[in-house]
Amino acid sequence: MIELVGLTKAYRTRVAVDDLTVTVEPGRVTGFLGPNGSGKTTTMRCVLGLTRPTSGTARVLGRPYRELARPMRRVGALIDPRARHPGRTAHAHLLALAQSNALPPRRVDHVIEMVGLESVAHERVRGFSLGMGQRLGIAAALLGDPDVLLLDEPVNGLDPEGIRWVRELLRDLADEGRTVLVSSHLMSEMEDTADHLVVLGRGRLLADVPMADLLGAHSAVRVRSPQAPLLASALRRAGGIVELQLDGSLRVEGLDVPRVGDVAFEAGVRLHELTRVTASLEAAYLALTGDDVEYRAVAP
Ligand SMILES: Nc1ncnc2c1ncn2[C@@H]1O[C@H](COP(=O)(O)OP(=O)(O)OP(=O)(O)O)[C@@H](O)[C@H]1O
Repeated sequence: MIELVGLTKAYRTRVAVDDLTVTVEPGRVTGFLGPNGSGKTTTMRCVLGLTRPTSGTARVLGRPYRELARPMRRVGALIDPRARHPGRTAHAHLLALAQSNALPPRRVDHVIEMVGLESVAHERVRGFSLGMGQRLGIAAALLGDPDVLLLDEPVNGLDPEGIRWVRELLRDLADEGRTVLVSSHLMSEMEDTADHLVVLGRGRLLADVPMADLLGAHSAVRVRSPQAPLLASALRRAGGIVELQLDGSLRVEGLDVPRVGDVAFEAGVRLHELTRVTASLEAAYLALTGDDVEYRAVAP
């Protein structure tokens, strides 16, 4: 479990994390989302004792990270995959980590196999591709067989097979009762991976919700009728927010499927389609973070 209470990190010119209170529970994959610069990495760094908060606390497994005995056995992290000696081989890098953390050397071969780097284990990491580097970073995070995992953009640079592997790995780790906090900008990937979401915007908490609730809150009803204008008026009178779509259907928010059917029946309107449309995570995320995006491209 990771517990943040009033966590705040202010730099000279900006507040990176702003009064963040959230608990990341074990046994599920928690997706950590937010626009560029919203404070995700800074939060993870505070949890790992790499950045000192300005105020508030970050505890992992009930203690500040720095007070954990044998921290690599308790907490594994992928924060900056470039943080390693480029002249070392993958195997030597992991062995050095194992030795300095009193972990059994046999874990090195085990995690190399887990992440699929056997064929390059004895090559220098300076020649590694982005994806191979990510795999090595994940191997290092898993080295201590930890209860808690913090992974900052683990699928960055991975090929589709690698992305699927990470998804299955995180699922398995959560099913074993571990705490898994993972950030990503790949919404479709996150939708398939996470059970729960923590969303930041400009350092503040925007949402701490089960995935299903967030998607449910942004779902709508699609209804099609040869008498669309009549139906739209009836639905608006019943309290729905109705939008005419380009394909002639109506998108209705605020009324569920049975209610839309009843309203149509009461208005004597024929229906040709009545469907619940679940929002994609991308749509729900964009609706949630719309006002909190700091860096936005403008059309040329
Ligand atoms: N050492 C630092 N000194 C000054 N400002 C910093 C420092 N580290 C981070 N920041 C600022 O804090 C804010 C939050 O950055 P952070 O890297 O935590 O965001 P993020 O959500 O991880 O972003 P991204 O999705 O782009 O990785 C940014 O505006 C960043 O410029």
